[in-house]
Amino acid sequence: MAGSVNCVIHQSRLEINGRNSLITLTTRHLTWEPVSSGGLPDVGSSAVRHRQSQTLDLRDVIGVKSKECGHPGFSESFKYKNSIIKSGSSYSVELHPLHPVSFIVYGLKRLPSHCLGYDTYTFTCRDPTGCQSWIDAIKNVLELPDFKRPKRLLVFVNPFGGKKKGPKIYREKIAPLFELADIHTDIIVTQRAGHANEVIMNCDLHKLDGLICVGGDGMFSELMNGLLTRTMMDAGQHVPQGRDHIPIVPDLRIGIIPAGSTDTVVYTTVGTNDPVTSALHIILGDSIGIDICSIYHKDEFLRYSNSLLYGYYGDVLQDSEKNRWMGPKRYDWSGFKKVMGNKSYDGDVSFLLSPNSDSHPRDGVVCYSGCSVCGHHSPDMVSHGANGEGRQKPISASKDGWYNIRGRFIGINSFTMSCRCNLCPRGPSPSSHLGDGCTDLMLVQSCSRTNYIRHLYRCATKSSDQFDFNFIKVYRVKEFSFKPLFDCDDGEEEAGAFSSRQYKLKSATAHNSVWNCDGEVINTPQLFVRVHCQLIKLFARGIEQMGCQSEACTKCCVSTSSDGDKNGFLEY
Ligand SMILES: Nc1ncnc2c1ncn2[C@@H]1O[C@H](COP(=O)(O)OP(=O)(O)OP(=O)(O)O)[C@@H](O)[C@H]1O
Repeated sequence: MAGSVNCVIHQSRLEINGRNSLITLTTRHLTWEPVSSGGLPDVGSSAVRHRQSQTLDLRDVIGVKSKECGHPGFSESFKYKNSIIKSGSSYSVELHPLHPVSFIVYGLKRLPSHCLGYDTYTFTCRDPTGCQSWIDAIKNVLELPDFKRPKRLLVFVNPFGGKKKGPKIYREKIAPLFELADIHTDIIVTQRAGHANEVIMNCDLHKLDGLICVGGDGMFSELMNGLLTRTMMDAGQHVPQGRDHIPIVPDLRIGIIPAGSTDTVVYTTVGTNDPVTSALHIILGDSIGIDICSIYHKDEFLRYSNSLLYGYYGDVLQDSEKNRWMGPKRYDWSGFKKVMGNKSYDGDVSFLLSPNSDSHPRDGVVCYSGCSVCGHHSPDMVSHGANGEGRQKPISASKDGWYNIRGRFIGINSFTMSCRCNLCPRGPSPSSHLGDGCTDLMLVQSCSRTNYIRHLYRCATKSSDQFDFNFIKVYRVKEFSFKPLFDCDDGEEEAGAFSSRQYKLKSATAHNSVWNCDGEVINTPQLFVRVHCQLIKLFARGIEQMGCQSEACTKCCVSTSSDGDKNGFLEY
């Protein structure tokens, strides 16, 4: 919007709140100020008038519609209707226009805890033609390319995600908002895992402005993988790719309406898992680039992901899959069992540090909307092989800049974002950035059960630094690889002379964990991972920094409007 000229599009006298007002629509704002019945600005100093005038930034306008339903005097007919009202002993006849003369503008409203809602502003015109021309004028401005608002979306609804409320959430809360914003939607209720991916591979993406999933992190991962693969195919690139492939940033943005079990991506990019808030970010055309990792087993490309967890979290996921019937509670139950088991796994971790030596997982810099760290990066900046030792130098690097740690680990966790969720409000890596082209690699070395519980407790409670234990090391890296000590794929026998492959397989299964890749199990422990800067664009703007920095704030983080009803619905 910065470059566009703010010129007047439409101006007339209307009534708002029973007061005559002069309404002005420009390419950026909708403004109204009281005027006298003669059409002149209301008496009083210009300072008073200025105080009484109100301005809506059009970037915060969700939609506009005529006020028809439930308004006395309006009906579907095209002519004026007579209604007979008994007034005392005599009868009087009132004439009501049957075309609407009022229109409602829906403006964004900030609510506590990063939630969004809306206020409504009702304007009354003199005649239906004037009303329609105002509605058309506002809609036309909102369609200008500067606003980057989606007009056509393909929506995938997972009926089995989370508490299975996806279809209901979409039908009751989201569809009416998309309709209000004049967004055309094609809706697919997924029939099976992989269904969304099949559709993305075969449909005409050129007609669309975005893909939406109503579900959890698993659904987002399916859309993201499908979109990236399709984009490569459309560009004529061979799929699957070799280890050095550079994926192409898709034009389409992905939106997530949270209806899953953990909803980590939404929490981390929006700040809440409120479906209406996510829908409003989509409608307003918000956009943010997030880093994505490509994952390989040896030279074979496996998939794209944004979080990758081996050991404890891999075991929890694998165990929880047996108890899907428990819903989101399955993670608590499996988490408890695996903590009690306190297993750890042998292996080699190698990694290439971030080239930005000023940025570190423990530097306390949280990635908020407009983050300056992410602002220095863009999808075009490819910098493999750089070596930014700085403050996070772990041990001496080999000549090619790679570091290596061999040990026994409870967890090897890679977070390309802070991965906030209900259970872990700041996320397991609170200072991880959405778009800096790096992932935070957290190595949890073997420790007592009590110490590991202390670490998990700190993650969950925001009490103190969850990395401040001598068994935890955390690095900001661009690439890393892991090789278990027991690897049944290996030609060379590292763990002893096992001759039978079957015996090796059994032994590897007993000694190795699995990867939890965005909530999906990857059974091959040996992986190579590379981060791609801001590879996927989401309909989000990052978490907005509130004045008081408190998640629980209900004072400064609340909209200044005080007379809205409990739905955040305020009518003037
Ligand atoms: N109709 C379906 N039946 C079975 N599985 C499905 C269906 N539709 C989608 N899926 C799969 O379900 C998986 C999980 O879905 P989703 O992420 O929405 O919920 P969740 O696992 O409960 O939430 P989270 O990932 O946030 O923990 C996805 O990988 C998706 O491929």
